[in-house]
Amino acid sequence: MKKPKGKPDSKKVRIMETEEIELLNSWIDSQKPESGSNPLSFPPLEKKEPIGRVGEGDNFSRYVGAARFDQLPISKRTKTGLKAAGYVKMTEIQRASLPHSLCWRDILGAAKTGSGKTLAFVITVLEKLYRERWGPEDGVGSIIISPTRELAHQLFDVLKAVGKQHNFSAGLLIGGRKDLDTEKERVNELNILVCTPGRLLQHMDETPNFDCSQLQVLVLDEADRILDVGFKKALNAIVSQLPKHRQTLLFSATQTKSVQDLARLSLKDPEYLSVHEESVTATPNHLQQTAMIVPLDQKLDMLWSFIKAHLNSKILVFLSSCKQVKFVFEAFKKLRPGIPLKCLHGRMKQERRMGIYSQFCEKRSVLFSTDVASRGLDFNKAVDWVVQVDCPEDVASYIHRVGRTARYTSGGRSVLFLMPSEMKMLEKLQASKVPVQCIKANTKRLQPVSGLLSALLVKHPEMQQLAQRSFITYLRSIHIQKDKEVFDVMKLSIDEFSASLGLPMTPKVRFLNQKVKWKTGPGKPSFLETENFDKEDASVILKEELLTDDFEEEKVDRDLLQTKDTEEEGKATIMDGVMPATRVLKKKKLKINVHRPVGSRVVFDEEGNTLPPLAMLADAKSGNILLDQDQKKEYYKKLREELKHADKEDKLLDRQRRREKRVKEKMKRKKGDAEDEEDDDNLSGSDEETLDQGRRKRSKIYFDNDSDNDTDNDNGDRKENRDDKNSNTDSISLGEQEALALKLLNSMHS
Ligand SMILES: Nc1ncnc2c1ncn2[C@@H]1O[C@H](COP(=O)(O)OP(=O)(O)OP(=O)(O)O)[C@@H](O)[C@H]1O
Repeated sequence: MKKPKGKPDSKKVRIMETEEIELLNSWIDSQKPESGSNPLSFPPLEKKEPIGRVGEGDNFSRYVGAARFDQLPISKRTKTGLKAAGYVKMTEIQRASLPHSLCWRDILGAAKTGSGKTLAFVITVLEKLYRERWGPEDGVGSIIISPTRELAHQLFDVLKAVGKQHNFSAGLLIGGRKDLDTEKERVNELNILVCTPGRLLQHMDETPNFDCSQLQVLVLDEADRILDVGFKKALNAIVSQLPKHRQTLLFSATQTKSVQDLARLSLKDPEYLSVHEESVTATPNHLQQTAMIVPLDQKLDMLWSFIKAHLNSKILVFLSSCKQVKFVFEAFKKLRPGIPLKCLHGRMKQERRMGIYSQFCEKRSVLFSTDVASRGLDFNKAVDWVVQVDCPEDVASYIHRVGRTARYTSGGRSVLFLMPSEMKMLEKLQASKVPVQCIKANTKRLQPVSGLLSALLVKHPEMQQLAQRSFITYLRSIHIQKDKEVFDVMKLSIDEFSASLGLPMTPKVRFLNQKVKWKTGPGKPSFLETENFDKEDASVILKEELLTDDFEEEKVDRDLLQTKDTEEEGKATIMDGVMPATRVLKKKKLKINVHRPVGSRVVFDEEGNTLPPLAMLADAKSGNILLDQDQKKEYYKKLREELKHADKEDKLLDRQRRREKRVKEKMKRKKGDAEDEEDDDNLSGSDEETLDQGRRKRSKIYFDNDSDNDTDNDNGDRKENRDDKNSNTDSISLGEQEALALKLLNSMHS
């Protein structure tokens, strides 16, 4: 059967491809750069220089120093894809890395944000598989790992565009997608996987026959991020499943130089290509960077004023936690600044996240975000401003955040709000070749928003909770920062901060424990007073509480959750000694002690079991019985009885004492009566009457007192008191009374 006209014969195509591959291999082999050389130091190739085979035999053109993609020894298919996507000239990182990576060397590539690192590895991946004649039946040939879903999506788009002419099957494997089962069915047919670490690991654990044993190229984009502690265990588990014989490409604007990291990945004599190392600045040249001193309680005023002054811009705002993003977004949305507002954070559903990301690519608006948007993202139409309301955790984080603007050849501006206590960050940035200019805020143009927020919180009570949580998570985020030179929670004026969010009262800061007292005074700045404050302790508490929140987030965001402290993950149990193929890490405890009532103190016994409050005190007496409900009841019953007995004993003794006293008085009186009779003749009638009354009165008090006591007693006591009265009326002797009391006591104890 004849093939339809226009479509080349597949056999012919195969032959042409084979010839092309042979030529490419020979070309690369004959012209490959010296290992360790920097292709940028070669003079750029002239436009009109011959490309490929030059004359007869195995003479090929030089490709080290190529300035355009079409001067490279790459396939026609890739060249066509590049041209169609508008890529003609190479950027520096592309010129430096491609000559090495095309001869299958491992690469450690570092270049400023927005400088085109993506193409550097995408081209290598496509060429490797092409030259290896990779087909659908060969399975997974390349894995590209990204730290976030949005970035994975973006990389996938670039791969699709540039690899359009190739026949490879590629898949995007990211968390939060519902079609996991379909993914599982198809993943083994895919040649190129673009994924986040969590989802890849999930497939390695759960997908039957998932096979990466033939892997040719492994790429880590934002490599320093993927290699840091947050992804450590996941990455170790992934790498343990991959063949050692492969090409590995690591790219980032802030590259790792840790030998340990490289050892984990078994890199073989990697080429370290840091193209902007000699550059005067570590950030893009077209980026204008400023910093402003903004006290904590004025941050929202400043942000609000900034937004109102830039209503025609595309602004990316970074805050340090999801809760802050939520609060500021919801509050500002209700206040209608006059520009569309959006928010992006790890707790959002995946579809919404992608929707927001795409919308922000298209329109002028303000996007409030956590660091989920700080790395790699290339928002289609340039971002005009990056505003860092909260200070980034370190210089690398700053570089990635501001790198969302001024990409490739476009310009951009950034502003960093620094609290007076965070000024050290400015020094650190300047020492790391980040040219930030510190400017004074124009307070005259400041539009205070805290009053509006207070009114808003009254009108929308649900906003109060958001504000409170925003307040607390911010303090937590400061408290757990490693760099104590920059971040000091003790220096924050929390009452003012709370008021600036519109809160009527300063929320309790539980995570700081009672060991820390917040202190404010009129005219004085607020500060934290420490009382035996152990920072280590507090940070442990804090970390746990923070993890609690983060793991809620993790449920939604499997990838993000792994960016958090994975030391906890190490505590994961391996059920019955059975471990999934790669799973070094188990799902973390989602909540820490969720049943603990707020503000209660948790006591642990020696084996780590939690005990009810004050149980330790009771436990000293009772052994371990408080842990058993039945034994506990029995124990309390016995205690009640013992107390009842003790009560009776006390009353009897008291009565006994009073009786002795009465008898003494009686004796005294009798003696006195005799003397009185002697004096009677000398007294007036009235006096006699008084004395007689007094005598009667005394005797009355004597009995009334006893009966008064009886009213407080139970029935049994009353009977005893009746006997007692009788005995008194019978005027028994003191000795007899004592004997009687003793008898009663003994009978009670028996
Ligand atoms: N050779 C090129 N010609 C024209 N545009 C390019 C070229 N290479 C990259 N770009 C464009 O430059 C922008 C930044 O590229 P890319 O996202 O690869 O940067 P990056 O170095 O990976 O940045 P980051 O460090 O932030 O991840 C993109 O819009 C991309 O399309």
